[in-house]
Amino acid sequence: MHFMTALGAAWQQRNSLLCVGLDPDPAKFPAHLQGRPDAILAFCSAIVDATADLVCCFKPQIAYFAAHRAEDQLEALIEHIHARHPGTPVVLDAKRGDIGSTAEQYAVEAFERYKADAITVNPYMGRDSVDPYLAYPDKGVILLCRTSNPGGSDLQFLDVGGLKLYEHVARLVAQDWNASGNCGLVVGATFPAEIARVRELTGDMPLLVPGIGAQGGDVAATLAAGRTAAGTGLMINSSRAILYAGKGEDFADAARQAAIDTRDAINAHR
Ligand SMILES: O=C(O)c1cc(=O)[nH]c(=O)n1[C@@H]1O[C@H](COP(=O)(O)O)[C@@H](O)[C@H]1O
Repeated sequence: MHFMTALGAAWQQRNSLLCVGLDPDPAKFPAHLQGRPDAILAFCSAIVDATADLVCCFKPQIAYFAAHRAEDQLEALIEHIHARHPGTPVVLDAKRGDIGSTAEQYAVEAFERYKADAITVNPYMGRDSVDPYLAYPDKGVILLCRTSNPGGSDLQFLDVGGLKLYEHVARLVAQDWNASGNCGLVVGATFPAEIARVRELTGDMPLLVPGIGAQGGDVAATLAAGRTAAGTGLMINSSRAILYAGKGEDFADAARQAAIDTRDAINAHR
């Protein structure tokens, strides 16, 4: 199924714009999981099972797996999501960016090895570095536009011929790169004015919006700036605030409650 079709169905059926980010940090795991060789998979699948009915997608961050030599656990986790929670899109957060021949390998890694439904990609090496992902027309290609971190302004706010660089990226992706209708953009919840500008430049294009929760982004302002006329159009990510809501054996229950609270806070402003 096309990523955008699956995402649209998840927005409707789950009545949720929440994306739970899977950023497993073993140092923050509850004591009973510490030291287990499969701790990352056990932790993440418990979170997934406790929150799947509350989300429009999951977003595993690849560095949190690769840093711990746990790529096999990432593969197993995505397989678990597809098998146990069909219809829940998986966005592999890899922020890749490289020349075309290397990007082809990254695309195979994301879509054929991990079987992700979408990937985050850095657009700043230009069109030929993104083409290998766009060549999978059913897969989502979510390009960094206006990132949530303070240093995002260093480059993304530069003036390029009357537009800021992030505005140029938004327009280029919407008008040129999105021929298969499979592109999205990353815009941080920490910058609602820029979310509004990106929405203005891109019509109803789905936006991945990280930065609520641990980074302090404003939910009400994010929704006011970014929701579409249908009250959707957003994948609003929260990772640490949900994953580590509890510290004990009941961590998955605590994560579920945090996900319910976040989904409801989002829905209150749709
Ligand atoms: O592409 C991303 O997901 C991303 C882009 C961005 O601009 N800012 C950002 O925080 N992220 C990711 O979103 C997640 C945010 O995590 P929390 O701050 O714990 O909710 C991390 O996985 C980041 O890598």
